[in-house]
Amino acid sequence: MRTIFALASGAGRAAVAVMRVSGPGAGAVLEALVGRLPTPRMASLRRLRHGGVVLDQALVLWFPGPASYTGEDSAELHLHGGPAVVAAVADALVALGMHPAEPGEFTRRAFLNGKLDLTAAEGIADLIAAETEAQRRQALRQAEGGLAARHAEWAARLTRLLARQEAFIEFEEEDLPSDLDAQVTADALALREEMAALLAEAPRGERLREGVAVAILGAPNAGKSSLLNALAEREAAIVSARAGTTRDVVEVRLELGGVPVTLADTAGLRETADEIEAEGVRRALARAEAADLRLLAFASDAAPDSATLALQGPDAILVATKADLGGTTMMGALAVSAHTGAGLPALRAALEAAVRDRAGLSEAAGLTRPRHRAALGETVEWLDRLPIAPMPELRAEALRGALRGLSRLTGRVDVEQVLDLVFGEFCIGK
Ligand SMILES: Nc1nc2c(c(=O)[nH]1)N(C=O)[C@@H](CNc1ccc(C(=O)N[C@@H](CCC(=O)O)C(=O)O)cc1)CN2
Ligand SMILES: Nc1nc2c(ncn2[C@@H]2O[C@H](COP(=O)(O)OP(=O)(O)OP(=O)(O)O)[C@@H](O)[C@H]2O)c(=O)[nH]1
Repeated sequence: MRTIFALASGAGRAAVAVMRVSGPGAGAVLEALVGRLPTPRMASLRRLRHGGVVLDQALVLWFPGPASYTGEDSAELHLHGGPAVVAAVADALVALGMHPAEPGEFTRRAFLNGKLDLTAAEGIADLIAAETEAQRRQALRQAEGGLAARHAEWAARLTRLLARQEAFIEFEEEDLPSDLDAQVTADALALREEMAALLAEAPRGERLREGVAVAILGAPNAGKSSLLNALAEREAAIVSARAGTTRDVVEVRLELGGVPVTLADTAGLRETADEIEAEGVRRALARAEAADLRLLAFASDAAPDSATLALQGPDAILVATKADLGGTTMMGALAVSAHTGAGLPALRAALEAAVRDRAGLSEAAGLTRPRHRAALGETVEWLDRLPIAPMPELRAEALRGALRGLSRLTGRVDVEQVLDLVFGEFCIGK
């Protein structure tokens, strides 16, 4: 096993830079740099020396395995954060036989050493990427094993059910309760319901992780770009009196009620001979299709156009733009003026409520990635076969399939091991 190192803190100048080292050579390399090893897990101030040169005065930490983040012998060097200090220490580490780490390699090693499961590792990646408060909470819950705990409990229950089903097959002639077989199916279906409930919430967790997609749609000159700029509070999109100004999709990132939002301005919807504008309209309609929410803009001084009206639906919020021009406001539309700011707070509040409604803000650990949905979906599909499986052998097969689906989620394929454990407790006539 290689001993790896990487700068754990960001690149560039900083007050302090943290260099992490992990692997079997970590202790020897730390000794080579600082002399005798410091007390485990205690910060010590030491001079780092290499090739007769003092590289820095640093706080160093020694984490003998397995009580470390990776589970391996590890060390941390808290350096002065100048680029030359970091470069000199990196050169010394290479000279001492260390290898620069691949992206995610520390956490990969933690996973391989059983420190965390795949969902917790994903949670750590999400925690590092989290931009909003709600994302931080969701990621931390997952990094701390919220999902892993739920799946471990399900896996344990499935394993017990499988053991009972296998026992029914093995010991059919002996005096087992005659309804054991039916009871297994009933218990498994109860488990299936719990899984289906988590699965139903999955899109909300995924939206919080990725951001809710909102598209602004409307006729040319309806005031879409002005609306985007007003909501973003900056001049992100070009505003002009000429119809057909916006061609490509213009995106801004916002935070509404702790949820990240990607707000997209699109080309005005109309029939056009201009090839570039027509491509813009195609892109606008594709965005409308892909968006979680649609803001449909209708200018107060113009008749509602049919192309925009056609996009109405439960995920649409109607906005009557240019409210300062008077005119009639469409039924159910929020009147807004990007010029005076009138109606903007009400629109922002309506949008925030709709966004929060679509993103997972519950305190319980939920699914956050399509990968989770696929694995748990597979598990549920196996359990769906139970009541229609004609033979006990096929029911056992379905339970094994379900366990495999769950293990795909956590990345731990230890079905056989758990089975042994459970069979060990099972002493039917043996
Ligand atoms: N300086 C520093 N700060 C950091 C980290 C780090 O590696 N170094 N972390 C890195 O991401 C996070 C903290 N996560 C950590 C998780 C586990 C262990 C650890 O040593 N675990 C041992 C001992 C546990 C104990 O004593 O309670 C273990 O699991 O066996 C360390 C940090 C955030 N802050
Ligand atoms: N009076 C008034 N005029 C507005 C308002 N919002 C936008 N306008 C004007 O309407 C015209 C079109 O605005 P844009 O925001 O570029 O409209 P758009 O829908 O993005 O237009 P396209 O890119 O052509 O699809 C500009 O002249 C704006 O100044 C408003 O709230 N009040």
